[in-house]
Amino acid sequence: MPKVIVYSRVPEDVLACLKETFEVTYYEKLTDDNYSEFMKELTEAEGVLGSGLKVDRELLEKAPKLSVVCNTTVGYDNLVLNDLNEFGVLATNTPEVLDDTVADTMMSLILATRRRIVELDYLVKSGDWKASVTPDLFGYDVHHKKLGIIGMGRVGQTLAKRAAAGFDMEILYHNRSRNQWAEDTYGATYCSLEELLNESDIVCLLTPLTKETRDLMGKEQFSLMKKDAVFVNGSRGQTVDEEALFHALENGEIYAAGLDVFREEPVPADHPLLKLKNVVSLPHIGSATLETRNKMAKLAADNLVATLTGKDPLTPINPEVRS
Ligand SMILES: NC(=O)C1=CN([C@@H]2O[C@H](COP(=O)(O)OP(=O)(O)OC[C@H]3O[C@@H](n4cnc5c(N)ncnc54)[C@H](OP(=O)(O)O)[C@@H]3O)[C@@H](O)[C@H]2O)C=CC1
Ligand SMILES: O=CC(=O)O
Repeated sequence: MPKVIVYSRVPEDVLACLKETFEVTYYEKLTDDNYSEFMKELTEAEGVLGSGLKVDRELLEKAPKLSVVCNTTVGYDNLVLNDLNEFGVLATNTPEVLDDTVADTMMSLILATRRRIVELDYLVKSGDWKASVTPDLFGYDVHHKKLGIIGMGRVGQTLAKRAAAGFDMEILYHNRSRNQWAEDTYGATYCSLEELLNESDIVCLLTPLTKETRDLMGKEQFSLMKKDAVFVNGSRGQTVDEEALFHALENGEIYAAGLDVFREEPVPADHPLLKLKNVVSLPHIGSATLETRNKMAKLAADNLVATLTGKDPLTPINPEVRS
């Protein structure tokens, strides 16, 4: 039986399925305590499955039998693809099964920031609700506003659907290439990044983390946004200059921010952004519902089984390594 390592939590039925085909070493998560044992197991493993492990030349040199890396995430910035290609290692990810759940999370951050939901929840619970709220506590509408989506891909489109159909919002988007389908289906308008930042009431960042998108949002970009606009980040923390975001929020250059991702995760409790009332922070839970996380684990497991039993993987990232 081929040896594989599962290094993130997967549901019991998925684990049981994998054990029918493989000799499985299972870690619910990698920690300082089990990392050296994991590295030892890696010398014999033909496949690994999980989320977040950095796979580069250094790791691949220690994994001579490895032929597949199955991410339980759609994002794959943890993989150095050139190195995987050079070592002939296939990678897979989990697209589509999480789109609705992540779009729901983005919508909840949009609503929470525009309508000050978390701040006002705190006001009620702390006993400070003494009279009808005055204009200083009013938020801004979401419906009929302009939503600017940077990264109109699978998740972006799913968010656009909610925004256009449910909230009568006008959709602007920015990609490197046009998304005709989103234009035809949701009436989305393509624009440059600068135009999008200038015009949107809500800016939602949903690109992958790449060399091009690292630090995409900095001082200059925040300065282009409207004073009453909110910024929502569902991509990766490294796409944003957090110091610039902090200053934009503190100086009233933008109204609020909803952040599912941070440069350092878990974000340190003393991070300046967490001190601001106009920041709604989440612990990277875009896809974190039981149903969706189970689907992601199942898809990753199906990819692992297919690849190591000579079939085609369902969702390969670098299929060219097999040809
Ligand atoms: N917070 C969370 O829990 C989650 C986060 N994510 C993040 O969201 C990302 C997107 O996921 P998904 O929608 O499935 O991916 P897709 O590949 O379907 O969409 C990505 C979009 O980003 C655009 N894009 C890529 N590079 C750039 C660039 N330099 N400038 C502008 N646009 C760019 C692409 O268009 P084009 O190629 O034309 O530029 C594409 O439309 C993931 O990679 C991940 O980082 C995803 C799921 C959950
Ligand atoms: O961040 C989550 C992902 O699936 O990518």
